[in-house]
Amino acid sequence: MAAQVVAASGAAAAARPLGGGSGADGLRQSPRLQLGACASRERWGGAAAARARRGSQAVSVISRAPRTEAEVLPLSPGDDAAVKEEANFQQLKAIQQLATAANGVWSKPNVRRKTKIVCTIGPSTNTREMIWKLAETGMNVARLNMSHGDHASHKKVIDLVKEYNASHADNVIAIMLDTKGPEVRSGDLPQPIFLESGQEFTFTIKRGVGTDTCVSVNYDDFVNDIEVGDMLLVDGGMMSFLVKSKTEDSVKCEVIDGGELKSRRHLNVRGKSATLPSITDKDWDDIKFGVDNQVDYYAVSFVKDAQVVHELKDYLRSCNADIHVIVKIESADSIPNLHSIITASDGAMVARGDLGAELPIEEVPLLQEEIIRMCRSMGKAVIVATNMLESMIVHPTPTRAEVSDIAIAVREGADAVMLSGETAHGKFPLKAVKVMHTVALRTEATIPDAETPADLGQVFKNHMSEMFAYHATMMSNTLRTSIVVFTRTGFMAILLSHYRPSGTIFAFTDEERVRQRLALYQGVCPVLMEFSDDAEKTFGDALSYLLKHGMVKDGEEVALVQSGKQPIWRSQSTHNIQVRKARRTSRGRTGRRTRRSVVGHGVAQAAGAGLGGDEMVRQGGRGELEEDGHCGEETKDVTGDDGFAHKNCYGVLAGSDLR
Ligand SMILES: Nc1ncnc2c1ncn2[C@@H]1O[C@H](COP(=O)(O)OP(=O)(O)OP(=O)(O)O)[C@@H](O)[C@H]1O
Ligand SMILES: CC(=O)C(=O)O
Repeated sequence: MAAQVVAASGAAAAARPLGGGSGADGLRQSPRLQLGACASRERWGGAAAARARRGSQAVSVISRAPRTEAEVLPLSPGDDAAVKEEANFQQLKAIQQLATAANGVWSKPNVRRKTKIVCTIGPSTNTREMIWKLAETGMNVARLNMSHGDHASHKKVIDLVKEYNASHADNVIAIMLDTKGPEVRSGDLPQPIFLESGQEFTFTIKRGVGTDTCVSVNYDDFVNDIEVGDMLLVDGGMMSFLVKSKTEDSVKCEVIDGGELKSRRHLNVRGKSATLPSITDKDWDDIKFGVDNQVDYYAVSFVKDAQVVHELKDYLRSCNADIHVIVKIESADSIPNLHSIITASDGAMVARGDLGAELPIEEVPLLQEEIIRMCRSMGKAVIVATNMLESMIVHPTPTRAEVSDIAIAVREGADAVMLSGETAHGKFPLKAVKVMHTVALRTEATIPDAETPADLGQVFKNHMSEMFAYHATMMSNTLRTSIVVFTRTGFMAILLSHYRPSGTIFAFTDEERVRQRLALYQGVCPVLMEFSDDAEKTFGDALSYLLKHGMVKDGEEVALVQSGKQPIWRSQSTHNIQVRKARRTSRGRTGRRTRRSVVGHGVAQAAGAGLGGDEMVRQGGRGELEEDGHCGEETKDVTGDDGFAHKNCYGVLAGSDLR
């Protein structure tokens, strides 16, 4: 099968055929791929290593997940799950109170996990029963590792996840396809061999060798890229080999750390990236599979520069595929290009396994912090991956260090934390998700609300939607409310997530694709809902939904945001923030409630009623807001300049588009 890839520039702009080799052979550098624009042509050489070292010195550090009934408190009386959840909550609360004298730790508006959980699906979890259980335990994103399995087995998982999503209005799982990338692996062995420290061992590019003293490598340039004195690592450092000499087709090594060598093991050279293109023939084939099956994300392995991201995005545009691109930072060569790579992408994964093999291991936590910081400052999603609960592959309980590792990623502000072998082939996949959920939830409860949300830099100053996301965050943090947002593209919900408000972001969308995608973002609870032409009806329906599902309590206030790139009901491009009280009424609809209202053009204005004007100005403030002095506590219908009646609104900030 052939398809066209539109390359970004230069010679590589020629159409690129897809398909072809898969499996280990997909790694062979075909002449076609060597011409591609996607590959940094750096060798596993000194220059790359030096750049990586420089990059890592410049680096400083930082990081966050799921859903469901399990996170929503309290639920409606009579609901068993709610009763259990309430009991759990009370227990946790009691533990917490015993453990610390600090006040207010549990005083968040919603005891709902914000940091999302990515689960790799493999032999332990690829059944309908296990996908359902993982979803109910806390999985938010299902990861398909294209290094393993075939298209038929991955399609089965995709179909199961979509079936789950279709049958669960109150929970959603995103699908992430992780490319194999230019992995360098040793070849097949008839049986595992045991290598002693100090003995000699040879790697060869000759095919089909697998003896006690020599094994094949699936990468033709292996010998060219490697130098005498290099340290070769197997499985990220489980075994290591010092390169002593090389011939035209073989590399002779001394075993430094011995052990059992099995078939098809991962090989890295410390400090160097392979000269292979980031997207191999097999990857293009898998990417097309992702387009055909409408996955939500690609996690692209071994990205070294931004060019490959542009090339993939051009291809996705050419086939009208709305799939977001997460770059995996795991290659030594990627470090000097971090800024441009992340700028080109929709998010990044700190792929600590290969990162800690290509670079000195002590750089990993520093890079984790730096990558999270960079993604946060640029408004991109960020995932921390690998070894998070490694011991739970075989044990039912984690090490304390693993628990701390999750807590650190959550505190650093990651959107998501990831499980690999723990859920793919581990003995305790559900326990691992539970531990991750509990640790994330507990850690989040101790993170103080930011007095001021992080500034997204220049962007903030230029765009109305950024300004409204900022002020909605300020307002919801101050009033301790959740945020309700309506979005057709996901843009406004993602923007709000980047400001990390302390309350949950309930993101209502009428697009299932958007609902699925938003499952990755920190603090976002996506909900699929038809939008009515009548904005007020839609707002009422949204609040009714939240009340019905126990996501807000009767009488609770929420901050409702109307902004974003494309107006839904915003006449004259007016943006606004309203504070509303969700009320159950005998008609089952949300009722009328006290209101404060203000609308305006050009600059945001605020009505201070009920909050006290000064406070409202301070919340929304930054000196541009004007108090209009409305102080009524009683319900009044007010028509704003966006043309609809703010019947249920209690406070409104509004502004028209400055763009
Ligand atoms: N779809 C799958 N089919 C079969 N096995 C899988 C699948 N996905 C993952 N696994 C198994 O789970 C293990 C851990 O998954 P992970 O995604 O961490 O793989 P990995 O990082 O490529 O690890 P490795 O380098 O050992 O292959 C894999 O090594 C593999 O044994
Ligand atoms: C996730 C992954 O690919 C790594 O940690 O290397």
